[in-house]
Amino acid sequence: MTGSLGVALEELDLPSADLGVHTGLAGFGDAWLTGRSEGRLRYAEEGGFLFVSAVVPPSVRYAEAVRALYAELFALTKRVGYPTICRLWHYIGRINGTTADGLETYRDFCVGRALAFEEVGATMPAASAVGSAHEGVSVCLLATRAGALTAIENPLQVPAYRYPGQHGPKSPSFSRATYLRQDAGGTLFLSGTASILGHETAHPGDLAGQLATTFGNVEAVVHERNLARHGVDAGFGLADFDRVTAYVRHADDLAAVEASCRAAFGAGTAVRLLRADLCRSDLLVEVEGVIT
Ligand SMILES: C=C(O[C@@H]1C=C(C(=O)O)C=C[C@H]1O)C(=O)O
Repeated sequence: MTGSLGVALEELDLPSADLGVHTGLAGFGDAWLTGRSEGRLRYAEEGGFLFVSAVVPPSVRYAEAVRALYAELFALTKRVGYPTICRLWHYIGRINGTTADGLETYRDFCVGRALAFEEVGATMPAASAVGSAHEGVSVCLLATRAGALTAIENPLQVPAYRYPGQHGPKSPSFSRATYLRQDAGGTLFLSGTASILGHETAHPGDLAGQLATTFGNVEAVVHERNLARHGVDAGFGLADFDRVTAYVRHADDLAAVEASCRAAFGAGTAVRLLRADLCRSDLLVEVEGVIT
């Protein structure tokens, strides 16, 4: 299924897709073609940023393989001199399926990632984790060598890394956004954001309600007062987004989500829609984006 403004995630040949779309930073497409490989890690450097991708092959369980991959990713970013991880993207086959141990695949993924973060004590970067028609787990990472990174939380939501145990054995390791301050200016990377208030899904089964709550969460994250609470001297609204990607569970909802995103974000915001399953089976839509 092709979204009216983009291609369905399952049609993207990640990670070789247009990486500039994912990072919101132009130029990775060409750099990627001349990128390097180190074992299962493929990476490219462009404009002071490092983009890495790797794939965990299909398995009946993922926790240990994800933990090990993350350990490799942390080691690579330090070794090649890009220690500041700004943003991660995860594309998980059968994300709402179950592992051989009866755990939802997404929750099993979260176990492995959390263990890797516990080992290194790294700042929680912005992230997204959505379903993919490709089996296995694809991970894309954006890191930089310069600048100050601030992890941002949303006053309307419990930090994901503090979700209670009802959402899985280990909570998801990500922040709601990261703000990167560099000499050239600031960049805000917004994590996948959905209709979750506190730690509960709001408006299950109601697309319009989920869209309204999602946009409200995005506004709360990027608002001047929230950024100031995190020591960031900046403030934004929905119209300030350079690009957003909306992940939509049901193909039949693509047109309605496109219309809502066009109404909510600015005329200058590039909107991309992808059909994808989401981290909770009761979520219908989620939005991520970049403000530069
Ligand atoms: C939508 C949510 O989580 C999703 C899962 C994420 C992950 O596990 O990395 C990050 C953002 C979203 O794609 C949420 O918990 O609010």
